[in-house]
Amino acid sequence: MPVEVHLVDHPLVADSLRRIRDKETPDALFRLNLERIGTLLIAAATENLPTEDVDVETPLTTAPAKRLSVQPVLVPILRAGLGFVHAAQELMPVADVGFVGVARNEETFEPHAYVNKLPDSLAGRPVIVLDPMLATGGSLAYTIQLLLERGAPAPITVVCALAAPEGIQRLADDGYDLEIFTAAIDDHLNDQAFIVPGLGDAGDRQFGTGG
Ligand SMILES: O=P(O)(O)OC[C@H]1O[C@H](OP(=O)(O)OP(=O)(O)O)[C@H](O)[C@@H]1O
Ligand SMILES: O=c1cc[nH]c(=O)[nH]1
Ligand SMILES: [Mg+2]
Repeated sequence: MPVEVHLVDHPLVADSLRRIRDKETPDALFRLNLERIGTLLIAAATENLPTEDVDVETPLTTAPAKRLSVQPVLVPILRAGLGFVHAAQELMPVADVGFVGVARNEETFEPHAYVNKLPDSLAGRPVIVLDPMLATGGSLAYTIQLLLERGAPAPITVVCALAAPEGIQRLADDGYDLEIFTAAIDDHLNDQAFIVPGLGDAGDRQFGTGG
């Protein structure tokens, strides 16, 4: 059961990544550039969604066309994952959105769950998890477990802006079947389990420190 990591190497992703890493970037610009990264990563992550052939009437004639033959489920991990929701809904207006709220304990780094609002069954639905930061992998592993309990088909797609090698390794060791799309694999986690070089706290930089 592999974890496959797709590093999305695109000049516009790289340019926005510079913006969100920069500690001088104000919150509004941070949100804008995070969303831009989301759009480009989600486009890459949905390249293989299934379609069916249909005909469409143009003003001139009938043309062969395609339509999405599945209804994806988007799962942002609160809070930081909210930063990718608008981008994902713009690209997939038919998608449903389920919510998982997880906050890391600042001392143990273990995930503390406070929201679980998912469709009862995810069987047959492509599931795309949205969370800008994959650090220890604890929050994602907790979320994946909830999704598997509801029958999410493998592989589950994950979209993040930054991933730490430690988190990727942990998810692989846990045996999950994941396709992770990320703008960067950073160097390491520091002793506070923050990604280095990273961008700081993605939730705080979008929403302030009230979370
Ligand atoms: O891989 P992990 O070690 O679990 O860390 C990653 C998690 O940490 C951040 O959330 P945080 O707990 O800061 O909550 P927030 O989004 O509300 O700020 C981030 O958005 C991830 O969900
Ligand atoms: O570097 C990190 C690690 C976890 N969560 C964040 O927001 N940033
Ligand atoms: Mg946070």
